[in-house]
Amino acid sequence: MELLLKYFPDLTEDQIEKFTKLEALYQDWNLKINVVSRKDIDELYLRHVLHSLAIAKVIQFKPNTKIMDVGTGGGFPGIPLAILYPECSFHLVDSINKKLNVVREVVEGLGLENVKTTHSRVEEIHDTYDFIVSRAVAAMPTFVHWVKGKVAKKQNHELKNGIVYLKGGDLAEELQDYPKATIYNISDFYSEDFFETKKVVHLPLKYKG
Ligand SMILES: C[S@@+](CC[C@H](N)C(=O)[O-])C[C@H]1O[C@@H](n2cnc3c(N)ncnc32)[C@H](O)[C@@H]1O
Repeated sequence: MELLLKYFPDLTEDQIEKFTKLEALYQDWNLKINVVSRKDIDELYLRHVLHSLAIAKVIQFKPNTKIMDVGTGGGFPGIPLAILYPECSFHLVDSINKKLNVVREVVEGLGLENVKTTHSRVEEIHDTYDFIVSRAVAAMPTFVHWVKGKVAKKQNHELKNGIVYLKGGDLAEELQDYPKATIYNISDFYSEDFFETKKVVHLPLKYKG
């Protein structure tokens, strides 16, 4: 929790309680259904929670923002963001139901009312969102193809509606066809070694484009 408060000092009591509860919930569910690797669960706050929240260092979602987390797996980045932004709605989608079962248990255990889960490939989702977040799911060209037409037209943020993706390493080649992409180094926000090569990529997407 200290780690989170170091970078998010304004958390409310309710948010602190939820973030604290997360560890026990994941530990418990991970024993039954292995969704997070052993090493990662020991460093849940660093590798999953803080990493997910790097998106919040790039964009502060306004109330009522509609966000989809594609390929959420065990709930990242969707769950930590849903705790941080209780007034926004989050749709967590994954093609593997087993993982979503853990997410559902965590959502219930925390009493998170702003999270909806759907077992589906994202290609089959037909709705629009202000932002589509993700981590470790597909290379950008595939991902863009999947989410085309799922971005809402009305802009409410300084950062244009579109994709906000957590990525690692050298992205020059992967992003060469996306001149509008902006890369943010997470190491500019967090000092831990784990984040040295990690980035947040923002790619604006046109409505129905
Ligand atoms: C490596 S895991 C990442 C999970 C999570 N985002 C994280 O960072 O911990 C990739 C996830 O994407 C999901 N996935 C892959 N292709 C998908 C698709 N087309 N639609 C929905 N989910 C997909 C997989 O089922 C898997 O849970």
